[in-house]
Amino acid sequence: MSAIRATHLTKRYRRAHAVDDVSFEIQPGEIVGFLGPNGAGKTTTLRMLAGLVRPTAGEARILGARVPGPSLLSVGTMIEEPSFYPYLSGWDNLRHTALLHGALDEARIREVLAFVRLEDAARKKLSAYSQGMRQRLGLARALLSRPKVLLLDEPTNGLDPVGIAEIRENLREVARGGVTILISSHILAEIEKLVERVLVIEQGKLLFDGPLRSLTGRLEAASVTYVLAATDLAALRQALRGYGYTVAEEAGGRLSVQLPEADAAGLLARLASDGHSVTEARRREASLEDAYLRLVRADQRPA
Ligand SMILES: Nc1ncnc2c1ncn2[C@@H]1O[C@H](COP(=O)(O)OP(=O)(O)OP(=O)(O)O)[C@@H](O)[C@H]1O
Repeated sequence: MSAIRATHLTKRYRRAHAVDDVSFEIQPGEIVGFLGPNGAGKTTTLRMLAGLVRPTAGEARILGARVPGPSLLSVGTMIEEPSFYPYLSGWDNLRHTALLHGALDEARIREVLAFVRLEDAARKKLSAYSQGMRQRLGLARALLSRPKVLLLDEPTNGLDPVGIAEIRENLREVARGGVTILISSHILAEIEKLVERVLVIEQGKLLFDGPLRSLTGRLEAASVTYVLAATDLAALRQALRGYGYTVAEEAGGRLSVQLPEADAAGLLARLASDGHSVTEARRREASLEDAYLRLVRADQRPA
């Protein structure tokens, strides 16, 4: 039985498709990244999985049961900015959530607050919390009822690198406990270090579902970046442009070009035969940012 299953999930607002025939399946214990630019349909998909929005067509299932339904009791969510009562403390906000769920367990509140390192701020009013503290409290709230499935919409939005690393560490730990996590982001570097599988959505359509490595690999195979330096940089720049490459300036007096992997040896040979003394030629790994943007763009091109 899959932990999360979307089957032909579709949401139309008036005539626009926010989510268009999206199907995927996530197994228990997986952490999956949900990538896409702003407006791609991530939030709407997560809302449908969490039973907050009714699909126009298709269905969502959590732990085998159709959404909405009792399996939602096993779901923790953090969808968009978590909202809290500003005049209550972190502790009282969580206490309120627990009371609403009819399961007040103060030991558990203490446990989740400690887990996101908010014990010391537990008695402070929310209005005094930083954005990072709010995000961490949002995660604590999502974990309160010991969910088996976590649906997280951009949980690191607006955090500094330290805050991002902290949330990432928290999520790794949650996943080690066997919780299934679907986490959306448009900030790719964050997902890159957390997940092994990604779903890429653009304009409501699922463009990619597979291992992160294959997403980056697929694009690397088509085109890689070479960073070059030469004793005469101006001449190198002119030559590369003359060969038809788009040249980008790099730090430290270097230039970079993108080209198919198979052409790299030929380029270096041509530069040498044209009398350029290349002092450095380095292949740069495609970052997830490059990979995913190129994938999206390639798929947008008319056939
Ligand atoms: N309630 C709504 N009414 C009308 N259109 C909506 C509604 N909610 C979302 N949309 C539209 O659906 C599309 C997908 O939005 P969605 O919020 O799911 O994208 P997203 O990938 O989560 O983007 P972001 O990262 O900006 O939140 C957008 O074009 C959006 O304007």
